[in-house]
Amino acid sequence: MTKPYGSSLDDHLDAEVARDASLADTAATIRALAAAAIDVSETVGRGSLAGDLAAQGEHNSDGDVQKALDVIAHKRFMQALEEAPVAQVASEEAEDVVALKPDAPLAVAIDPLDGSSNIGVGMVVGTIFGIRPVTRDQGSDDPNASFLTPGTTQTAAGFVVYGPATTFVVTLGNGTRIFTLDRAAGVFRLTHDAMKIVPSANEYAINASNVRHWDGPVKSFIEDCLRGTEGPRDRDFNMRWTAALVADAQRVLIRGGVFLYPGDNRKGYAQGRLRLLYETAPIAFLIEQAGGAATDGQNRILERVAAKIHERSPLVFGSTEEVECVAKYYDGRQPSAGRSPLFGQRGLMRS
Ligand SMILES: O=P(O)(O)OC[C@H]1O[C@](O)(COP(=O)(O)O)[C@@H](O)[C@@H]1O
Ligand SMILES: [Mg+2]
Ligand SMILES: [Mg+2]
Repeated sequence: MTKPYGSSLDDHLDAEVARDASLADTAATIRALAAAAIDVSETVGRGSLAGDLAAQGEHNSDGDVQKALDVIAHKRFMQALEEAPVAQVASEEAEDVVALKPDAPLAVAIDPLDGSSNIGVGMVVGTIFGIRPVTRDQGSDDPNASFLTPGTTQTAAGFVVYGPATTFVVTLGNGTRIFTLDRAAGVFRLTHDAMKIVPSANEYAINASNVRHWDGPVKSFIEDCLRGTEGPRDRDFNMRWTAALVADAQRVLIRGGVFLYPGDNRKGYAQGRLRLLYETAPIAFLIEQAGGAATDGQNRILERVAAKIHERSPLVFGSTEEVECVAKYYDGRQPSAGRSPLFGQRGLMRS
């Protein structure tokens, strides 16, 4: 249900804390992140007037070249988290976990700037975060321990889209909501309440330039979508790929469909490109809270446990029936993909 010009993000966080007092620290952390997001939004909105935001610097934890805006966003969000009840941060832009307040209760995983390849061409970018309790195992001195837990331990997750509008999408485990920045007031206002992803939709998102690197199930699933009414899916599909996970996730939340970033045969891509802690687990929490599903192709993302903080994971999410359909291609229950002789012999992508 859409409620234009609704209550503010602050009002919503107050209501969540009234519902469950144990969320007070989580809510305080979200307030700090939202304030930083407004600042980053202003920088993004100035585009080239803010300088060369795509200027290349060092390599980050994953081997990607950091751009100026990656570093600006990382610094601004770290500054915000220093003021919040946060003990540890795992950021895409920091090799190791950053220790903040030693006795604070929360650990935050963050992708300060998602969609980095869009910086410099004026396209949409964002921020993704997941909040968990700190793990203080007696006898364990592993600084990563708080992050090496299933995504089900997240107390909240969210993302920001810096697009034509700046939106703050958040869940504290009680539904997923979109707040849109009222720039004049400097306030995020509720625009999409308690979202419900439609169970089925005729739209998919995948970087199709990787087709030759995909494994059989992904190739077959996409090929059958491409066959449209002439294939076993028996309906036509549309395709979208924004190169920013946040923008694709917002579209799926609003009008459904399915997003795939599978593992593939490229060197280093066996687990795809997206990182479990600060990309796939937060998105999975938001999608499930909106009635959708999120898997690595077959298994629920929220049950995956990272072995290291920058671990990657394949990601399939969106409308439940579409995500389930992808799983069928993995376990051999797909809708007769090879049924038609024409299909088998002249498959668009079969080798
Ligand atoms: O360039 P590719 O392979 O299409 O990957 C695009 C994906 O990579 C990402 O940009 C990864 O995020 P970062 O920009 O934070 O590294 C996603 O937002 C997006 O879905
Ligand atoms: Mg990212
Ligand atoms: Mg990033």
